[in-house]
Amino acid sequence: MLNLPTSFKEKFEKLLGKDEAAKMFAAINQNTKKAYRVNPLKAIQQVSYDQDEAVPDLDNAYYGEVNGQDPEWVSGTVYSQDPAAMFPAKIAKVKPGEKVLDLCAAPGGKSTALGQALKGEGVLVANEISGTRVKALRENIERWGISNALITNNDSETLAKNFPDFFDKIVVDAPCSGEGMFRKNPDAINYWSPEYILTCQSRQKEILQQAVKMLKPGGKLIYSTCTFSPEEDEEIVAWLVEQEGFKVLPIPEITSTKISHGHPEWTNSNLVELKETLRFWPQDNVGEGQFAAILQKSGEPAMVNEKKVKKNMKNKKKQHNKLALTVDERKLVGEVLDQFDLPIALKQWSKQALVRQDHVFIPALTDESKLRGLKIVNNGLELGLLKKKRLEPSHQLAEVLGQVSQTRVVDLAQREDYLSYLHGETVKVDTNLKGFVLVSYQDLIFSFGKVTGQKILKNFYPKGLRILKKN
Ligand SMILES: C[S@@+](CC[C@H](N)C(=O)[O-])C[C@H]1O[C@@H](n2cnc3c(N)ncnc32)[C@H](O)[C@@H]1O
Repeated sequence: MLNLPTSFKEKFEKLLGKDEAAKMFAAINQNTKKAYRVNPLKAIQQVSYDQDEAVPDLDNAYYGEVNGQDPEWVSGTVYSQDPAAMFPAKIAKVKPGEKVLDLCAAPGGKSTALGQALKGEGVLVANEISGTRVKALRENIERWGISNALITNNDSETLAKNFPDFFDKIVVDAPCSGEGMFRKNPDAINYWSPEYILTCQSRQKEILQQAVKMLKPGGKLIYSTCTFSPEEDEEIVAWLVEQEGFKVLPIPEITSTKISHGHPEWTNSNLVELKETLRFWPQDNVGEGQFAAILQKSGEPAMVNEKKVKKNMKNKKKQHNKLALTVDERKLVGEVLDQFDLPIALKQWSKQALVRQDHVFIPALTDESKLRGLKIVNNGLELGLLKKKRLEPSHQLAEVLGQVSQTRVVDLAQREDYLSYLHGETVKVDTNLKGFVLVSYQDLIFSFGKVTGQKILKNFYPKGLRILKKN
């Protein structure tokens, strides 16, 4: 039995009434409902898990548990995520070609979904303020095979300086008091206090003020939290409407899931449109607690300024010329890429690839004015590192090549070999292939490797991802 704070219980008994609050507290004491998404970007989407219970209203999402050592996870074929937390990215309705910002992005549950919806067109800027958490964000975006994300490690104020009126859509999945996570992470109970809720509220406003600057007029803001407190949910939406001139839009296309809505009467504003916002309570039995709202920034999208577009093109070209590959470098990259079937993201590589400090990459964003002063963790698709007379392909490239079926693959036959490879060891293989190959287990591509003349598969699984212990 979780020891919920007395003032938390009293608050929700007052807001919901004693009967509904009792249901909420009982649900918080039940087991969490785990779920996972299957990656539509990957050529092979087979998983060994049951798919008996789909998460209603979502594509490719199922209830069930995933282990971090399973080939499904390691190859980016599945992402384990709280089912309720899958909805904010769904309601964002991202379309290919859009410019999307995920401002509080780690570990990447929403970013992977937003990025996949872009289908390689447009750009996803995935930002995370924490230097440790941004690493997990990068790993997850790479595993998912997303090629057009700019991953940054900045505070929102710094980011806002570079992107005025830039994004079509911004997701702010805000740091919050995490009441919806009590049953998943009981530690959140220790942080909880009425004062902490107000601290979170002011941080949310600070972040949103910067998000507002980066959104185009007419652009859409998706605000979400995993907490129940009206101070961090309805009150924030009311503040966006009253102080920032936003309009609340109805939540689209949720027909089969039991959803609850926001409560205008829990705020001072009493704005009736707060009923359009989305709430999942633990007693709704979807997943953990979640709040989400879609809002539209006032104003019409600005007319395209032809002069500015031309100037940008010129700058891009200049930048491109400075970092363009030499003929020899292009040859080295071609020697690796020509051996594989290329997904759309790579078809134009010879025109798009740039090189900086021996790193060859296809940028998600080239405009220097957007990148200046930012901590860039990854810009687009890293193809590899130039070393003397060869290109050493990157791990991200392996994950992106997994978008189409490949023939230059060594499929590890035994689980023991698979675990040894994840552990960083070499493995003896039975193949006629030589040189760089993709490595798979149960047909799911998860790494590069290099086969020697003695049929030894040299290990190219990145050090930072290796497992410490085989079990
Ligand atoms: C709820 S989590 C995001 C979860 C993520 N969207 C997902 O779906 O996997 C909130 C994130 O905001 C980050 N954060 C905290 N303070 C922030 C700030 N001032 N600006 C931007 N992000 C912040 C936290 O480090 C945390 O990673």
